[in-house]
Amino acid sequence: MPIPKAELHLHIEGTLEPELAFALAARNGVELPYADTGALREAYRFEDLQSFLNLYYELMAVLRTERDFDDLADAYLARAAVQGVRHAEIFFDPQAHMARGVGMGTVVEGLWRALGRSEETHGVSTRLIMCFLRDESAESALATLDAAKPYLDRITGVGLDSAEVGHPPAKFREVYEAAAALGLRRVAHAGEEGPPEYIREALDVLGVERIDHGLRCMEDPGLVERLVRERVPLTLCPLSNVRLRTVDVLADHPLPAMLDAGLMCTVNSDDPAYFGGYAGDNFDAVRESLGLTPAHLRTLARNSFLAAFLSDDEPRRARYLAEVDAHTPA
Ligand code: HPA
Ligand SMILES: [Zn+2]
Repeated sequence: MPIPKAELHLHIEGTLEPELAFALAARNGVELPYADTGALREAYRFEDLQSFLNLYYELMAVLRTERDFDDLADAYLARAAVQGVRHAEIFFDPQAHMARGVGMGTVVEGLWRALGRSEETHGVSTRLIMCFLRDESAESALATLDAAKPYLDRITGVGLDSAEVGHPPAKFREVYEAAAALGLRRVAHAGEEGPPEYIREALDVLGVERIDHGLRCMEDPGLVERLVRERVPLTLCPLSNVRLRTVDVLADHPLPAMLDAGLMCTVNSDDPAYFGGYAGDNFDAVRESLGLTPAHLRTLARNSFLAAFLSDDEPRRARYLAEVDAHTPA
């Protein structure tokens, strides 16, 4: 049995496996510029974040109906469950769909079909986090928040993703203030490719409760000290960092140093269909390549539940933490 864990950094569009992409393309009459799944997998060689994002946005063309989003999320939840995920906080990118004429309602209701039955079918509890694309304008983010208003009972929080460098968190001050006023939780990608300063800004200007990635905090000892002191959770994605060449090889990943520094690290999959593994695969990879001990893995698993947006259901959080404590490594 894999160790129980929460997944806190997962883009649902990044769970689109080539087989499902081709099946949805056929169902919706969408032509993909790849001969077959093998040719598509060949394209999964990335230089950096942008080269990945180009393919990520291109393949979304196959997602058109509520049923497509249901199928996508259901396939992810099934895979996650097998790898020990008990709770998943799932990002989605509405602007990327609305730009293609697919409405907010189609996306949210479609995802909700799968999320709403996930506990029963997969034993996985879920939350939905709506991300703003930081390479789009602040006005577009505000319009997106407005479009989400009929669906706020299904959305727990907001996040910030897409191309980081040149798009500092402060650009989105207004929309984060509006989101906070609506009672939404706040997270943001920062310090994946962008500088440590973006992490400070996400905390100070956007008021985020977790930092997605946050890897580059290690360049700034004062920032590390603050993140430790304030127990700010970092949602790290080790296999993503290797595939997007933020680190050269997994053996060079700073996760052990980050744990030693006392940072509240979690391990997540980001875009598992593209980066070579789901949450459990990321746990396995860091255990093997970084020599993490069972105690380290237990800390990572406990952190994931402590950092989860479960304050509306503390008994559940307590149950999940007890499952971690009761888990015996294989
Ligand atoms: O890893 C990522 N970083 C930023 N934006 C993203 N959107 C999907 N995946 C990512
Ligand atoms: Zn991400």
